[in-house]
Amino acid sequence: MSTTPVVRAEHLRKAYGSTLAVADVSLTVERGEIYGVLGRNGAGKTTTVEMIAGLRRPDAGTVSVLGLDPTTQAAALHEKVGLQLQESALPDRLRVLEALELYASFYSAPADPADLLDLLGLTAKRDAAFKDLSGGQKQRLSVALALVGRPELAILDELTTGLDPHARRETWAVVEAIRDAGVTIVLVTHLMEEAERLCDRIALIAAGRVAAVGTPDQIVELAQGEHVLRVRPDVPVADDVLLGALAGVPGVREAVVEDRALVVRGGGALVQGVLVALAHHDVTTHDVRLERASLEDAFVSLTGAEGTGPELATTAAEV
Ligand SMILES: Nc1ncnc2c1ncn2[C@@H]1O[C@H](COP(=O)(O)OP(=O)(O)OP(=O)(O)O)[C@@H](O)[C@H]1O
Repeated sequence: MSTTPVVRAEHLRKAYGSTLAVADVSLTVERGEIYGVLGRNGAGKTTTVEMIAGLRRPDAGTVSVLGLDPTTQAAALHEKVGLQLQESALPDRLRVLEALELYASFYSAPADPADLLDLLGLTAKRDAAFKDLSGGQKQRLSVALALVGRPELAILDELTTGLDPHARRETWAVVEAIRDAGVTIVLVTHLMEEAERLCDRIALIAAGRVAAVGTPDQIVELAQGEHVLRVRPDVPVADDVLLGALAGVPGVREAVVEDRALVVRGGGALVQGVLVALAHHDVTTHDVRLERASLEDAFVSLTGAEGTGPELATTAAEV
């Protein structure tokens, strides 16, 4: 990875009248990564990327994109940054290839439209009118249009909103193909599954601020900082014996007995420590499960619960 970041945003702030859309956002996007901007609706994601793209002027803070200032060097930036914004619409009758050729004419050294159609799986639709495309095909065309200027950075906003699961997966594969072609990607999403699947790193945005930055795994760790270990003894053991066995075991933060199983929360070498301690107390077990918090849990924990509370999806791993 290059040492010069593709995007460096520091303390961005933007208000619309009395609405503070972005209170304080700093982020750094490195070359070649898929960087997720994840948050609930209204968290300030779109406003943040619009400031990065030079579409909105920050009230405070600084942005540098590929070494350029988006507010004063917009034309130069336009040559290097591809934008796919929410709800992009084209004239109904414009055909797929025509749209690409039209957009290509705006650039001095555009990508070959035929190559882009191929990359995005739209070759068979090259003569189809925009209005006759499916939702997924429209989205893929909007991505193709964002790429036609051979950008170094592509900003993709809510790319898969409204798509069915199949079309969504196809679009994810396209995003990975674009990254593999050497384009750095900023991906705005409110879908945790999408962020987890695609992003190298994520900035979790809540109420106009960055709640956490890291790989999907790091964010989960940060929020949870722990695993949940569930051990069911082979024969019933008194609760106080089970809990007493854990005294002094490093990494244990909390332990309870639920339905005759010992449930331990903690970090570090939790599994080994607990199993060794139980063995010392003659407690044997063949039923051990280690559960990792999901990104969804992390999201709720870092941004605050909303509505009916989290669905505690956990991925269980046999150990
Ligand atoms: N042009 C605007 N004028 C006034 N308020 C706005 C404008 N654009 C956004 N807002 C408000 O600013 C806040 C942040 O909006 P923004 O679109 O940046 O969030 P977001 O995280 O991208 O959400 P969404 O996914 O719903 O677009 C919201 O409260 C929104 O209603």
